[in-house]
Amino acid sequence: MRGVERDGCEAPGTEERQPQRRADPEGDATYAVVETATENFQGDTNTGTMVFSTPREHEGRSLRWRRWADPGSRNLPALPWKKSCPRIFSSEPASSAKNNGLKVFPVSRRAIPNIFKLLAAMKPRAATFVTLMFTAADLIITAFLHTNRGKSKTIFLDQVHLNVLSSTLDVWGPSLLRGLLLCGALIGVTNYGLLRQKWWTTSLATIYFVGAVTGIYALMQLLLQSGEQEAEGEPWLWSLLAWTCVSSVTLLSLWWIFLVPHSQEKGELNSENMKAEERPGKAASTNLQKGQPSVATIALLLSHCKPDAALIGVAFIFLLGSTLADIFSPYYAGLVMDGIVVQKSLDQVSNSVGFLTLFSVGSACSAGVRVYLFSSAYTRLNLRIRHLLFHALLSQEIGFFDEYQTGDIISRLTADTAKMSDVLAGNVNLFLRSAVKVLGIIIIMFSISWQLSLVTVLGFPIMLLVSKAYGSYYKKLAEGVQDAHAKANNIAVEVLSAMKTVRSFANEETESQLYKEKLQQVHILCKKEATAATFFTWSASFTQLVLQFSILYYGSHLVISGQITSGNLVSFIIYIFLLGDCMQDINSVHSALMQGVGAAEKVFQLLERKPVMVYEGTLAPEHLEGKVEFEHVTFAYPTRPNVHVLKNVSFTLHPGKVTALVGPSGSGKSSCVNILENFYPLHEGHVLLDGRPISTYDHKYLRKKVSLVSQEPVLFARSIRNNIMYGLEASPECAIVQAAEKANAHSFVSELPDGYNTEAGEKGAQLSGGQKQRVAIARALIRNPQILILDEATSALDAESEHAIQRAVGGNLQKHTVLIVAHRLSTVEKAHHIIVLDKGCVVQQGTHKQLMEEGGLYSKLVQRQVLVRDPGDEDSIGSVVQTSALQSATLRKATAGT
Ligand SMILES: Nc1ncnc2c1ncn2[C@@H]1O[C@H](COP(=O)(O)OP(=O)(O)OP(=O)(O)O)[C@@H](O)[C@H]1O
Repeated sequence: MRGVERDGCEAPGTEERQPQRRADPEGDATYAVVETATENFQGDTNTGTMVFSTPREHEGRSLRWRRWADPGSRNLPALPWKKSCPRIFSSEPASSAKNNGLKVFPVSRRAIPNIFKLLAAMKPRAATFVTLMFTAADLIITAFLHTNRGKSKTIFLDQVHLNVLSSTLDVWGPSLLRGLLLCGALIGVTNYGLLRQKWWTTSLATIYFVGAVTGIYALMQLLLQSGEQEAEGEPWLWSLLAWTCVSSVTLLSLWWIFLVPHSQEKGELNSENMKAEERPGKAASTNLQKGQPSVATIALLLSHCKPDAALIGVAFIFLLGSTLADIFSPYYAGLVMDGIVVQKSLDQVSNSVGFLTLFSVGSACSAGVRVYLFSSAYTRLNLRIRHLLFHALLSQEIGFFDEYQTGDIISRLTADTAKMSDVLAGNVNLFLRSAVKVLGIIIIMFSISWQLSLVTVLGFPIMLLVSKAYGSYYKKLAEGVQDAHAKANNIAVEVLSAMKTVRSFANEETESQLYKEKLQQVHILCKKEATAATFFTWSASFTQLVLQFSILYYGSHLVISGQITSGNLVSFIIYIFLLGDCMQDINSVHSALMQGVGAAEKVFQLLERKPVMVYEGTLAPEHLEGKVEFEHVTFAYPTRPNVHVLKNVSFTLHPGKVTALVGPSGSGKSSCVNILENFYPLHEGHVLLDGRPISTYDHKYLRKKVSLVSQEPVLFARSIRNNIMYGLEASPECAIVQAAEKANAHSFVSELPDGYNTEAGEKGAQLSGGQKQRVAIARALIRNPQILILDEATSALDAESEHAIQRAVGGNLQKHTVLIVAHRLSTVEKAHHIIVLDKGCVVQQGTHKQLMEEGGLYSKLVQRQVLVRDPGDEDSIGSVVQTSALQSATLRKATAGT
């Protein structure tokens, strides 16, 4: 199904029936429920189109229109109105909606077979009819089949001589129970409308349980009666068994049909989620949404194993070898037993012992090779996924890094990828082995005794139910634990990377406490996990115990009645224990896999995330003038899509000229730089480089031509040389030195013990603020960029260094475009052109002199900067001592100007 969004308008080309007006159950507004004619619908019958609308004005009142278009069903009942999602549903196909300028987006919905749709549309009256008919048919057919078995003639006699092997009443019981459950479902649907999500899960679990119990009961009867049933009664017995199965399946189907609209609601919810994702600036859709089924995640994971398919294939052959050897061992143990007790033949005993030894040795050898091969395959998988994830992270737009915390990302990259492959390495191996064993064991068990095997199989549905319930609960908890870990990580990363700030505010205790609180949240969730595991172990062990007792009791009966040998029973019992172990392994694998799947889902969400901004430009002209034009640029950061930090900004940067951007803090100067660097997508307007949109230039070409020295330059924990030539494949020593000289860095670097080989430390921590800035400037200058952007790049420099850099910028780079963002007037006043920004708008442009003469914000800024150095304010004096000379010069000029 596809959805389209449009404000306040109806879908064209659709017919309407008479609206049926109702009072809004949740508020004072009235609304209309309109059914849509379906004749106009084109396209797949399992797809439809939704047109959303905001509340509309109609006859002077606020009306909310709601239209449900479901091809094939005209009379769908009105869904409960939700204030939060005013919408119109229409039958307009997605393609025509697109042509009409509507926004189209996919809405996932399970395809519903038409027969089910028809039944779903019939409720509740028809559902009552169907339920009553089904219950009556169930009771009549059960009674008919049972009385025809020839053992009981009347219900009255049945009750008088109640016997579990023959009475009608005990087979009526499950039928009545089925009927009652369906009636309960009807009452729920009629009284409360659509069933809610939590009811759906609980109800389905109950129904599955009842279905399993009635099925088991019928099978038990068959087993108990199979030895004693008269020949002519058997077809009726088998029919009764078949009918019980059919009615159990019908029960499940009917229940599901009653809940079909629930899946439509799910579709609505999905569409809302999608709608939310479509918000401007919101992260692009990911192929994997949260809560995607584990099977899909495992399939995705397996698809990443393809490069190691050969390795895994060989490992699987060894797995089969060791497992088959394991499977046959108990069989030969039984033969040894028969050789001793029944045949009393030493030959049979020695043969069987020989095979037993052969299988055991084969199993041990294959197991060793299998473990090695699987481990190497999963180590390779881990490294591959890590690299892919890192690569995917690097291709994300800058807005992504504004939105997500580094700790979270690191958690995905390290802990989650490790958990994913560790859990898989240990558990997929175990799971495959156990699954193959279970299959083999079941085949052998059926070949030993089908009756005993049926008794064993009876316990499976219950075990599966328990494990399913536990699995989904555990998966939810595992996700929670990982989230809690990531939150704790965030705190640790943030605090440890800002240790100086923490120390200077003496906030160690508080941070430590905060981290402890986050760890406690992890602990609470882990406790819940442990409690769930305890209950699961109890229920699994109890079911197993009951099963083992039943096997022993029934097996002894079969041996005594001569249907199997004592050796068979011994083998069977060993197989039961083996099966129990395998089931336990599978269950432990299941919960561990859920953890791995939880981690994998998070990793894949990042891995599959499509960046909002893709660098697809290809332009790479040999000659670049370097003229930059901002044309009516309006911009908001993706994290705050509704706050426009630049509004209709237009200005030009000319080649060979130095342009300065000034303005109060938060006026949008750095935002202009970010846009010029093509870091964020624009909302409106264009940024042109030599007359062409900047986004059409090749990403690498642009980075060579446009160099940025940012407000807080970040150096990498590498040598100064490597930092200067960062991003360049190779640079001659003289170019490095030349760039360092221009940036006034050469003298201090030469004085360091290791010169250009000196390590800069993490984020340049082993250098002073000014030294860091100079290395960063050298890093920009070495590229000889056509456009140089200095965003407060000299704020930490002394007057002498700044002057040297200005000389380099103003002298050697005369043919280049230079954009300077600065607060310091000494930096700005020499610029050829000054652009003044205020609250995201350009308020003034001109030279220093022109702007001072003009008055306005610029001259106020100049005066304020001079006044802030009030001689009476000692702190201010202290903070500006290094620039006082320049400021007094500015003051003189400013006064002269005004
Ligand atoms: N990554 C971001 N996400 C959301 N909002 C942001 C982001 N960066 C900046 N802003 C907001 O955008 C506005 C303009 O910020 P910008 O950094 O461009 O101002 P500025 O003029 O460079 O300020 P300063 O002189 O203090 O550096 C501010 O209100 C700021 O809060």
